[in-house]
Amino acid sequence: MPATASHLYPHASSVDDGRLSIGGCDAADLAREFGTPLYAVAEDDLRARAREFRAAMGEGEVIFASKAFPCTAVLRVFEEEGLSVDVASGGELALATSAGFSGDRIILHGNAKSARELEAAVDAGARIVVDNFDDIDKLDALGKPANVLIRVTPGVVADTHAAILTGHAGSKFGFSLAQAPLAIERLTNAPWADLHGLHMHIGSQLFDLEPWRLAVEAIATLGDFPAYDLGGGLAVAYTDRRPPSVTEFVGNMVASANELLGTGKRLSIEPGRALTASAGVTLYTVESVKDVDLPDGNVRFVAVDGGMSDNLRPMLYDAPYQADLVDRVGAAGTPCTVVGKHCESGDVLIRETALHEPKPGDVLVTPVTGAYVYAMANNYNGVPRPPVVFCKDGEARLVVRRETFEDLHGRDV
Ligand SMILES: Cc1ncc(COP(=O)(O)O)c(C=O)c1O
Ligand SMILES: N[C@@H](CCCC[NH3+])C(=O)O
Repeated sequence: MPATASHLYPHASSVDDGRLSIGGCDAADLAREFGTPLYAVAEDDLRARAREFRAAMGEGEVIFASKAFPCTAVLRVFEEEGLSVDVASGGELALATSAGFSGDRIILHGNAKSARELEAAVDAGARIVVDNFDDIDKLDALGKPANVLIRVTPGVVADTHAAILTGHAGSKFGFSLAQAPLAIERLTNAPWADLHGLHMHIGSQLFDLEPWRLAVEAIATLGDFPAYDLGGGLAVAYTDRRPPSVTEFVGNMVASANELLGTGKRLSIEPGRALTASAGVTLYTVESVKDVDLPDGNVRFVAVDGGMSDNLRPMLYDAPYQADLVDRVGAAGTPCTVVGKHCESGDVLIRETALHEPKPGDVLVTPVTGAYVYAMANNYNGVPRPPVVFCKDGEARLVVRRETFEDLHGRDV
């Protein structure tokens, strides 16, 4: 069986005589120095992706959806690269502010914003994406000048996992096309509101722009606005299925927006996954290898020192991952099931991947874990969350430390 395809690894990575390096840092050395599980990020890939998006958007704004990788070091890189940031809670707002984003480059989302979150965002000078009539009531009560956009649910179904669809009729996000005119009227007449335009986001991990185009057609019926935030969603490759390039995808978005909404608009997009996913890998140590004989064949469980506490995506979305052993990349392997250490049979990171004679002590890598992985990590079974290490030009820099056992009970009173 072939080993993991090289297109899944960061651009700033290499394999020399079967040994993997990330950002010039030998992966086995990273595991030794920082321990495992470990999130290793090729900083150059983050910057390169940010530049690709900015070039493709031209005059338009690129807003990083911080939920994809909400840590200070990642936010600082994107702040330096001239991106704006989308935050979905008071916590993400605080993180963005402390990472150095000025208010005019912050956009607050959310279908259940509290009055406090709204006030903090307004005070910071952030734009507010108004999601529902309760948002309007809360901002009315606050009465402070606010820049707002209206989130519209265009009623289209994108081709992605149901859990990450957001623009269909029946979505919990935004105003329906029927409700939007009343929201527009209320915000146009509210003395505190400066209504810039409309926002839409139809879902995540999108390969195809056709449903998105239908969504733009739908919001175009709501009137003519100076600004449109067209959402994120560009897919990344987790398998052999490859998405369009940033240049192609964003180029098509801009062309469609110009055609359907008119030229001269202030356009924004909100990528998360496509900015960070392929920059990151996770390193694990293999702890046990178990062969189980079943009537329809043998299953080899390769159990690692992490699992659903550091990557929930396989459990939530059946997300497919692949793996390699960091010192035998490219070596022909046999089918293995990679499982975690948690007390759940569903703690399966990879149903089937080919590994070359895995044994305890080996360091195993799963690529494409730079988006929605660190973000959704948890402490199930008392497992401390892994550190994040930036790798660049052969230098490894710890940017988030590993949690300690003390951290696990640090909030207990
Ligand atoms: C409002 C909003 N904007 C942007 C994004 C980023 O999406 P993606 O990471 O797929 O680019 C999301 C997540 O789906 C979102 O909910
Ligand atoms: N957490 C999801 C993406 C959510 C998108 C946010 N609206 C994933 O890992 O695919």
